[in-house]
Amino acid sequence: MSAPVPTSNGASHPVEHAPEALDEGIAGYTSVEALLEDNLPQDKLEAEAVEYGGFDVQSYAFTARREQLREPRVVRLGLIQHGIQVSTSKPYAVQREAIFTRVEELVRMAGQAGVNVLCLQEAWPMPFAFCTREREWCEFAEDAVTGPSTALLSSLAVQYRMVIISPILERDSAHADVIWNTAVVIGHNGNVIGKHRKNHIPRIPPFDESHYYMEGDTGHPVFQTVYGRVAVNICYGRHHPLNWLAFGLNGAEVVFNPSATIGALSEPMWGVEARNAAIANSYFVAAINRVGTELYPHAFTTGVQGQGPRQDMGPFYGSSYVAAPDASRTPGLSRDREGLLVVDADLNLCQQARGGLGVRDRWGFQMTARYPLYAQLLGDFIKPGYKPQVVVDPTLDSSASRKAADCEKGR
Ligand SMILES: NC(=O)NCCC(=O)O
Repeated sequence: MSAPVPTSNGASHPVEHAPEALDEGIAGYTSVEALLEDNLPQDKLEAEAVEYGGFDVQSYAFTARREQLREPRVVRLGLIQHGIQVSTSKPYAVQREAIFTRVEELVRMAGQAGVNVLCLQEAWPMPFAFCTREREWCEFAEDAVTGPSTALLSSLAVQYRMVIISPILERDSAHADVIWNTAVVIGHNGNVIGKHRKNHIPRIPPFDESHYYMEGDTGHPVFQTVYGRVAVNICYGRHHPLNWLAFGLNGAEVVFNPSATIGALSEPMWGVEARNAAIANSYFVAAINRVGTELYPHAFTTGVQGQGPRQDMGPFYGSSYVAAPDASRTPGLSRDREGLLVVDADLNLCQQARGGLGVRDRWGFQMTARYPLYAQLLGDFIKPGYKPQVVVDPTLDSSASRKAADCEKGR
């Protein structure tokens, strides 16, 4: 399963793991930032990116401790970030064909690199034009099983024995042609294993996706594939810790987060959320974002305060990366160039971080999780008449204590 990944120097780059020893300082540096500045200059990171046919290929490897009773379970993950290929004013068939051609090139590169499980970005076969609120873009919606993107990727999945996660705009013809934001999971035999529909839909400017589709109705499925158990948390779902938790409770070992997001809104959170989810849930997270600025044919109002009508949302910032359960992560792909990230992940690391029953099982987050406590709280919270558990400082002046008491009574 672990053929060498083609890189400039023929080797994949090992990822630094969290230190195991007691704190021995940080090599004389006063902060992590100072250490990084001196030791990870930008030109070194860029030197690791190899360019093939106008896109970057980067590769890394997460290792786990060698166990006595289990063999390593190394799975090669692939993440693809790309842009639209031609003007959004061109006929839809031309736009889609151009994206298909480019993505096929990238998928073939992943196949040749020996990728086992590959994931594309959110709504990959189309411009992310939901911000326009124009109905015409619905034409890109397609059937999850018989649609053109599944046909293309199924044939590539068989050829490279690859599991491919394909996030698309789905039209459900069996249910009155309703549209969903869906990830189709295609098995290594080219079969559709199943699909997951986006659970949390942004109702925020400038995304406004709720004009097109509702919150998903597929729960938190985990797909048992030949390479391991995978799940998909689509874009805005990454802001919801319980969404991440649910995939973990169902046994996910790798959760993919195909996204379409812009710098002005989310870039400060990008490096934190997927990484935190990987730590808290003891699984790998692969976060993928598209690149480039998409100019739509007609100006639209974004709802962003102070912003007049415009034809774009600002650039999607790429930066796709993988985070591991031991708090390590890969560097990200470029902010503005298309790319393929290839990452070897030993899935034994999930259990090594999880558990809590032996010296190898390091953190025991699941064992110490107190699920009944939270189940009780959530069960109470969703009922009308819920009283927040607030204890008022009796020394507060009367107006403050009246306010707190009102709040407690739900007034
Ligand atoms: N596609 C999507 O859900 N975008 C919302 C913005 C974000 O979550 O960063």
